[in-house]
Amino acid sequence: MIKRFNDLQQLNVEAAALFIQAANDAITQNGYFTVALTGGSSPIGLYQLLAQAPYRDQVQWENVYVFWGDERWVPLDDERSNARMALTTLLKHVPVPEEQVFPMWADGVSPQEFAREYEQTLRLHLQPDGCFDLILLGMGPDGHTASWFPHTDVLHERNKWVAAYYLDAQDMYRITLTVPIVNRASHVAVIAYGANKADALYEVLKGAPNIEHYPAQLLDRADEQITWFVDEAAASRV
Ligand SMILES: O=C(O)[C@H](O)[C@@H](O)[C@H](O)[C@H](O)COP(=O)(O)O
Repeated sequence: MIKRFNDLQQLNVEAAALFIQAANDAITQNGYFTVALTGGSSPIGLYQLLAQAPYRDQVQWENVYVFWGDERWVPLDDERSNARMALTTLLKHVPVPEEQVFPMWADGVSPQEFAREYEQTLRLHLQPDGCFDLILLGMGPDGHTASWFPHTDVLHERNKWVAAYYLDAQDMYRITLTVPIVNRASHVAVIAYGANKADALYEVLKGAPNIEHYPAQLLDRADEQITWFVDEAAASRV
């Protein structure tokens, strides 16, 4: 479903409500909640809200397991690190046990080896079918989501749960959850706002199928399992 907002604060409040609901439902049902966080600038307001009362106190953080949807292959103290952003805006401010937080980074291992290890970690902590309770995503103006960038081989990966590859355009390795694992999540929430997302949002939601150009078209969840949190500027063509 698409949720449109005039006001970014309201967008973040509703995204926080979805996060809290998903956490509480999963913890009631299974005893724990598995979530994949996203990077970029779009989720910062949501993370800051979740780090504060009253939102922070509505999640049983001791039962939360935190992963990432994708990452730039850089150390945790690098300002490009998606994990660093989530740690500083959210995770350092809530009582989630450190051993339940799984950034996509390790020293002394290749990105490919790390991706294999991360998949094993996911297999230990997710339901046997590899189903996340919630995956948060952003979307770039080029229609990428996670590290599914236009015209990359990772768009066609259907076996691995986690992949690593060198993104020439950014001159760095990327680690990402793959299409099949994202499309098994109980819920996916995409946060995308700003006029520079309008064309991509239109193409992804209403355009002719073209996954190579607009990889976020690969998101394939039933309407009630995916929520697009967008502002009127991003949704101007939808
Ligand atoms: O690792 C990354 O490069 C980011 O996670 C990236 O995929 C981001 O989510 C989108 O580019 C949207 O970015 P903004 O939210 O800043 O528009």
